[in-house]
Amino acid sequence: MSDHEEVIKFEEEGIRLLKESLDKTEDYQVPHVFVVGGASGDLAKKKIYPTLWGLYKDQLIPKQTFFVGYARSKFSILELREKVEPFFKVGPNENEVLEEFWKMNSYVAGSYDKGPDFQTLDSHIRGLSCKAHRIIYLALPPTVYQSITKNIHDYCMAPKECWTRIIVEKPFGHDSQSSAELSKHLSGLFVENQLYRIDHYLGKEMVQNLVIQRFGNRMFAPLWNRDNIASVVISFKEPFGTFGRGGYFDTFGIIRDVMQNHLLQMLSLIAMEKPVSLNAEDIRNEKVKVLKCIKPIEITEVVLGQYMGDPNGPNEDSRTGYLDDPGVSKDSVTPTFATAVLFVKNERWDGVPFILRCGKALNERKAEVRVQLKDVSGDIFTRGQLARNELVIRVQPDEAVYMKIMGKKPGNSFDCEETELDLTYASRYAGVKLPDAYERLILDVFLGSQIHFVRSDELAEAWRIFTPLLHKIDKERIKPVKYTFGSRGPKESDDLLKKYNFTYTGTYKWKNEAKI
Ligand SMILES: NC(=O)C1=CN([C@@H]2O[C@H](COP(=O)(O)OP(=O)(O)OC[C@H]3O[C@@H](n4cnc5c(N)ncnc54)[C@H](OP(=O)(O)O)[C@@H]3O)[C@@H](O)[C@H]2O)C=CC1
Ligand SMILES: O=C1O[C@H](COP(=O)(O)O)[C@@H](O)[C@H](O)[C@H]1O
Repeated sequence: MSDHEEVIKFEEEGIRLLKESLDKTEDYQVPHVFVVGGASGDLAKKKIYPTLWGLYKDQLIPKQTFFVGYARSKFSILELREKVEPFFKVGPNENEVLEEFWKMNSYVAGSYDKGPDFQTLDSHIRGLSCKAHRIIYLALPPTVYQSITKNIHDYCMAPKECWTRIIVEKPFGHDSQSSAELSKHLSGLFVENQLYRIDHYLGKEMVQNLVIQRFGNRMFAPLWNRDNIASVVISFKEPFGTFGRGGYFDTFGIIRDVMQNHLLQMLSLIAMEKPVSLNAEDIRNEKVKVLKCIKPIEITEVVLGQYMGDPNGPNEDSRTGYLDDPGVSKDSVTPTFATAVLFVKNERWDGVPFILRCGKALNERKAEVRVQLKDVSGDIFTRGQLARNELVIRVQPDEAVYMKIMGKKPGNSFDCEETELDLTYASRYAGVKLPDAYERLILDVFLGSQIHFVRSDELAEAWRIFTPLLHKIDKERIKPVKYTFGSRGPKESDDLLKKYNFTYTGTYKWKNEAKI
């Protein structure tokens, strides 16, 4: 059997075992209805429908799952299909199952704020199955959350013997107050275990791996503290700007878009104490605890940036600055880049800077966690030969965990050399398909697992840390530093990293296996 065939067999076996256990789940014997609120929109088209198709064809959701699109625009199911199917991955032998999938789909047009429209939706659902569990995905702008959730609660809940789960997309408010208002509204309608607040970074393979790496290995635990760790840098970089989304982005900025949620979620998984168990509440309790130890961020510990077009850029996008976007006002001070330093004031982490860095229109696509260890004490080698150890967890692209270490330069000399212990997923797990984040998270909702969803108190803590800073930026219209499209971002960000104990030597060279 070739390596490739073996991988496929391994994967098929994995899916078979998962399916077997799902088939035995009591809930899976009951019909389900999955409502896509905002079915006509971009998220539904690019993420939700393709995910539902993926789960359906892999038979990971109950056989009797009906999919109902709901939005204001009038669509026939054929029109919806034409719109969303180009985003599906359909294998050569999957046409029959694709037809079956579409037979399970229907569409209802209606408003988000009128009760009778939800009565119509409810009778449509009852027509499909009068005793079905219901999952309702709000792939909608936050402006309609309050009205749609009220109408769902009043007119569209599953019958008593079945459950209803609501999936809410970010943004969950834009500061502490608005988020608290939304939480209060939702908690007046639903109990916490009906609410699934999605942060799709929690569905990524390497983010989920953090808990296993930290608590499933003896070797990291003794190092994981202020005695050994100099700084932790959590980065998110995108090589494209906001063009086309400028109008939306301008009201949020990069801190609300990425840092307050995705990066802070990663921070809490890196910094939290060991949970009592893998139970969702135990994990979320630890995440909340660690967030409670973080003081609101000071503006002096922040660098803000905004990209400008590169006149010599290779394409139009890169020649277009943020302020050239027609959706963005010409004097906008919205940051498209930010670096912020946070401190977790507890026994484990006191004094260790956690540096969150994120930006659009940069030189590469990358999300990673970089744990830099302190210098070796009592250095016996030639001064300056030793570089700091680093543990890098690369979330995307090309998932990897690597540890930068010092080793003997092979040969007759006794020189030190920077090298690595390298777990590259593409070679260790060659050919293994890593499920998309949405696929894992939506499957979790079917299974009722809230481990990878954000609890309301976690959200309140996240906003507490960022709100004073965001208000100051908004009120004082703090000017971001300009940086060029396709660069690494403002130099001031590197200066901040240096100030907060991240040492960059530029001496590490990775010998890519493929090139040897
Ligand atoms: N398994 C794998 O796939 C492995 C891949 N590699 C690859 O090797 C390459 C080098 O490895 P890497 O770990 O990045 O090591 P480097 O030492 O080259 O970079 C370390 C960090 O320094 C940042 N940096 C770069 N320039 C500066 C600067 N002037 N001041 C401050 N910080 C700076 C980089 O990020 P930024 O530019 O974002 O600021 C990066 O976060 C990478 O492309 C990596 O992906 C390495 C090992 C294993
Ligand atoms: O939530 C968001 O995330 C995306 C990046 O997601 P990724 O899975 O592609 O890394 C980002 O582009 C977007 O601005 C933000 O709202």
